[in-house]
Amino acid sequence: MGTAVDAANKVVNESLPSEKKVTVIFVLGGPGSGKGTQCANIVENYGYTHLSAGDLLRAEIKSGSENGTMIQNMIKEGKIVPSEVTIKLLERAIQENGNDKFLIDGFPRNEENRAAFESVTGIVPEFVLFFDCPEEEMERRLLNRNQGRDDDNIETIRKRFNVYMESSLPVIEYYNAKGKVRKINAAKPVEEVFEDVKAVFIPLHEKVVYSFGRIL
Ligand SMILES: Nc1ncnc2c1ncn2[C@@H]1O[C@H](COP(=O)(O)OP(=O)(O)O)[C@@H](O)[C@H]1O
Ligand SMILES: Nc1ccn([C@@H]2O[C@H](COP(=O)(O)OP(=O)(O)O)[C@@H](O)[C@H]2O)c(=O)n1
Ligand SMILES: [Mg+2]
Repeated sequence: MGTAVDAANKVVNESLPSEKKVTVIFVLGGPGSGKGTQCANIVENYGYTHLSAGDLLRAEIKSGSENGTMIQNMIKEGKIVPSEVTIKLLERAIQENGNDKFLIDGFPRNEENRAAFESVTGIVPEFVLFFDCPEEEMERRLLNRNQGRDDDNIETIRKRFNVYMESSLPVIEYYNAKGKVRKINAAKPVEEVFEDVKAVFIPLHEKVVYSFGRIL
């Protein structure tokens, strides 16, 4: 027989939302490699929800949050915002969304991002989709992006490339050593890159019909 306290705890526990079980794919690659562009294609075809860490940080600046000025300064300098800020935004976006499949774009960008996300959320990515692109091509794309971003100028772009080489590539290496990286040649036209992306996603989503032990 349980006590009254046990009974009360049971009521509380049952009214709390249970831990949401989610599938996460990290989408990584240098600035301008085409992460956002290809995520839009994946969303359209495979029903994932796209969460761009950069977009969430820019929305946080616009919302007038107390961290806004700090985030704005770091983005202008091409620096990586402290993990606790970015992870809170990602966690909130995951919890608020009805979907259970997410593309997390532009995160983790350094070892601190990676380790903190894993320990705070307990989420381990299914795999890492890595867009590999030469720096000259990424630079060309960023200088032509025309989205009015204050980090798409040559001075900040150079800083972002340095941060990518020093801090982000080691994260990709970390997952590569675990066999979790799906590397895509991103130095091709958008449609051709997407053909290669599809080759990664099709096996995950095709419906296989079995009949009497045979695949139809
Ligand atoms: N395969 C591609 N070839 C040429 N331009 C591209 C390609 N993919 C994306 N772009 C363009 O390059 C710019 C950067 O792409 P974006 O998807 O924003 O990259 P990221 O999110 O990795 O910074 C955008 O203007 C986009 O339209
Ligand atoms: N995990 C992340 C992702 C982005 N950012 C910041 O946001 C900026 C823009 O990120 P982004 O992903 O939108 O940039 P792109 O790679 O899409 O060009 C980065 O240069 C960082 O300053 C961050 O601090 N931490
Ligand atoms: Mg982007």
